[in-house]
Amino acid sequence: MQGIWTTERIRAAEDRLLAVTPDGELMRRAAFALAVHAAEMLAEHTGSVSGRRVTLLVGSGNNGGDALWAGAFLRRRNVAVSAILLKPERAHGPGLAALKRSGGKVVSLEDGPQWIRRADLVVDGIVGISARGPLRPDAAALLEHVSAPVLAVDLPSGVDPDTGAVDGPAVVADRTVTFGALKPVHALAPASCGEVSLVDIGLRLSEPDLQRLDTADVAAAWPVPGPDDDKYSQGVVGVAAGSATYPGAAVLAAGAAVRATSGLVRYAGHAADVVRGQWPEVIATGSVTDAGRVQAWVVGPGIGTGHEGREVLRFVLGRGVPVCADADATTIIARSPDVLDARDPDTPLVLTPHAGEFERLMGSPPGADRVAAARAAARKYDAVVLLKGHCTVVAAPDGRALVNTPRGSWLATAGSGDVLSGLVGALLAAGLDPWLAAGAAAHVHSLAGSLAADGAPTSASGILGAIPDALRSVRSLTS
Ligand SMILES: NC(=O)C1=CN([C@@H]2O[C@H](COP(=O)(O)OP(=O)(O)OC[C@H]3O[C@@H](n4cnc5c(N)ncnc54)[C@H](OP(=O)(O)O)[C@@H]3O)[C@@H](O)[C@H]2O)[C@@H](O)CC1
Ligand SMILES: [K+]
Repeated sequence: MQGIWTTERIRAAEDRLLAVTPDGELMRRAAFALAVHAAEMLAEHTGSVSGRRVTLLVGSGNNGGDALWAGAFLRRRNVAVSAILLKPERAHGPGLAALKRSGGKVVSLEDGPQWIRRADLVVDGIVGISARGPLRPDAAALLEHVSAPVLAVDLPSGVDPDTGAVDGPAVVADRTVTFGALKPVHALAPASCGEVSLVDIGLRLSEPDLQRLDTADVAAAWPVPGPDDDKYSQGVVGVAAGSATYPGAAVLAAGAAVRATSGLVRYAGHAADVVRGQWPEVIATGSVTDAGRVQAWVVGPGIGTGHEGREVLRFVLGRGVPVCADADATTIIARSPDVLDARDPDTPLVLTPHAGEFERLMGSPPGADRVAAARAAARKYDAVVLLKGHCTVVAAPDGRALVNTPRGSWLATAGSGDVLSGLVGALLAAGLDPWLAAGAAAHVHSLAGSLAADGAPTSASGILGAIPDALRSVRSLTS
């Protein structure tokens, strides 16, 4: 697991470390790493380092100080460094002095645009973990002139460090070099951060606020049959999805469950014939009441939100096994919360809302702080909540939260959620902790999406088809 800490926790840890570290030492460690990355980017983009031009955007705090010190280090490699000070009177004193001593140039805010346009690399030291609200207008105005690659110091300015939300103009970095620990912005705003490199400056932190699953975590969690396993011991998952008119959701959810593990898949609903035709290995029946025993249910995609859907949901919630309630099931729960009375409170429930379903469940949209929103919903429903979005957030009622950072946006396609719910259900049936099941499913789902897309639009069937490749890739990295 990769730990992610809020800026409040990072600041407290930095204060503890600063108290036992010689003055300026932490900043020099941070700045030296920045300079190494800047040189690497110059070499990558221009073929050389010496003689290239770097322009620093320098705010009034230590983030700007990092940039100024990095500029001084780059001067040693004969880089032409210019610094635009957003607040000259409050620029970091020792950093500014070091840059001037090294032969770096300080340019006025008015002249800034031409220096930005001439740069081979722009270093964003406008603001770091003390950022509040949208970028100030003078900083925002400078960004309009940036066309060179951008290296962000600690985080891309203009993006909220704790939520990843962007409100107005913001830096879009090619690379972000961050210090001590990952902050939420790095997991929640991948498109603004670019490639993220974490530099150890000696920070010591306890339990993270947020986590991200490593491929190794997913590989370790994913059920793999042993010699003594059979189709039952791997978990039997029931899928209550789709309708005679709209069988697609059933085919996708059941298919994903088939591909996720080697356990057995039962299907119950009006699309039984179509599901059987597509997936002969699925045991399909017309109703949940005669589906037979399962270790977990997936319920909701395409079942409708009327009386029948409600009764199906009530039935599966009363079976005493984990349930993944998706799509129409979340809408039913939002409109008729009494269906949850059927649930044994000790059996896990996973809700998988997108933003619209979340609003129905909670009465307001997720808002900028999607982690807090998912946590609140998890507490309210005493359920694991997988909040879909570009970055999927999974929160448990006990407060654990993880983020799945995708590699692209190809997953946003019709039926993609049905595939995800099948994956979650199969992992629940295999007995995984529901929070980990949802997180691991989201990880493999997004990996399958990017493998299927490979740079061009894909479909839910494409994502489904790429699940074996995604699982092979996850497992190969650790075997
Ligand atoms: N501590 C350490 O050990 C280490 C810290 N390190 C580095 O320090 C960074 C944190 O530095 P920091 O706390 O000095 O503040 P920082 O983020 O630079 O903000 C400066 C000022 O910007 C302003 N401002 C606020 N919002 C704004 C906005 N939206 N748009 C524009 N301006 C805005 C606001 O000033 P105001 O104008 O409100 O008076 C604020 O005070 C951290 O990210 C890392 O890079 C590393 O060197 C490692 C060691
Ligand atoms: K920055």
